[in-house]
Amino acid sequence: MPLDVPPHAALIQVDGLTQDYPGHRALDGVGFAVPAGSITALVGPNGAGKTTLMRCLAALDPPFAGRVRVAGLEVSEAPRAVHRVTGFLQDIFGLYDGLTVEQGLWHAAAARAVPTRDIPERIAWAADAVGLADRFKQKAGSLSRGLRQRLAIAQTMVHRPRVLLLDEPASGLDPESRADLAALFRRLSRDLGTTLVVSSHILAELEDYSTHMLILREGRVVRHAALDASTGTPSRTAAVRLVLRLAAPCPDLATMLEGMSEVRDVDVWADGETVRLSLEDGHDPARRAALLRALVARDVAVCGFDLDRRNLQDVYLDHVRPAATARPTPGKGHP
Ligand SMILES: Nc1ncnc2c1ncn2[C@@H]1O[C@H](COP(=O)(O)OP(=O)(O)OP(=O)(O)O)[C@@H](O)[C@H]1O
Repeated sequence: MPLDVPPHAALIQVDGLTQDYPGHRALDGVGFAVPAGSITALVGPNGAGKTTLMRCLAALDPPFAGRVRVAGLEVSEAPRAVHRVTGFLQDIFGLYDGLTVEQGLWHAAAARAVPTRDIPERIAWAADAVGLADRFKQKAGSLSRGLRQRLAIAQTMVHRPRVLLLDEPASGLDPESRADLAALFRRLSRDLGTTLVVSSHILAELEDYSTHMLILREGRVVRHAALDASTGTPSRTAAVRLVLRLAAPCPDLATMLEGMSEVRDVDVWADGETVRLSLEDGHDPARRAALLRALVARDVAVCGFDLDRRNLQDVYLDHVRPAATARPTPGKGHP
């Protein structure tokens, strides 16, 4: 089976993945494709199936049903080959407390079949990447919680895997280390072309470096989208999302907006004074100015008009909150 996938193809391809625990279906027909070199934020409520999915991607648990391919390898047919091209940081990880940082990294590199002659350079690189170069001779058992986390990350990446799967990698890290970790992920993606899948409940952090988001809920994919590099929210072709504030409700506004060919996905909030919409080619300021002129010409009392700067957390909550409190009905008033 080939190790390489064609350029620009999906490095991870999942189809119809179903995974059961005794008496419980943790993943139910999950399917998605992850582009090479991307950083995917894997998010979802507690128990959504994130860890179960990562274990399947890491070829630790064979799928109950469906297919999982990583770097062109079928996980159920070639798990050991998948282990060589992936690095997996589990949410609860173990370290050999009696080994020094250097020994632990050496062991991890040798276990992942790094040639002996390359190991000194690799472990120096990995230790430096996580800021542990000055602790080479310190035993893992004497490291603080955050430093242990950093060592575990270094061990996960020491063989320079093509795919890095990280389950809650920032837990236990101080703010400076979290920022360093975000920078490291960006470097791995940019300089080495590493494909990363990162699970975390801290959405603001994921927003900092993720190129894609995958939302799981009750074992199913409820959203998988590329993120807009400027806003960190799902991108939609050339349209941008705008938010309008009105000084007074305008009863026919939804109908008026829906009649404009360049406007779609109109949401009017129940107060009648807040409106969200998508404007085709709205990245162009002239397009936005034209829409504002058209509204004012029709006597709509616009007192606020701006890009809708919803963040990753807003998008996430839209998809995981119970339906009754979720998104407004397009074009209709809602509670
Ligand atoms: N070994 C197991 N035996 C039985 N059920 C399990 C087992 N491991 C996980 N589950 C169940 O499968 C579902 C998915 O669990 P999983 O750990 O994948 O969720 P998660 O999204 O990673 O959650 P969290 O955000 O809390 O870490 C949960 O309902 C969980 O209780």
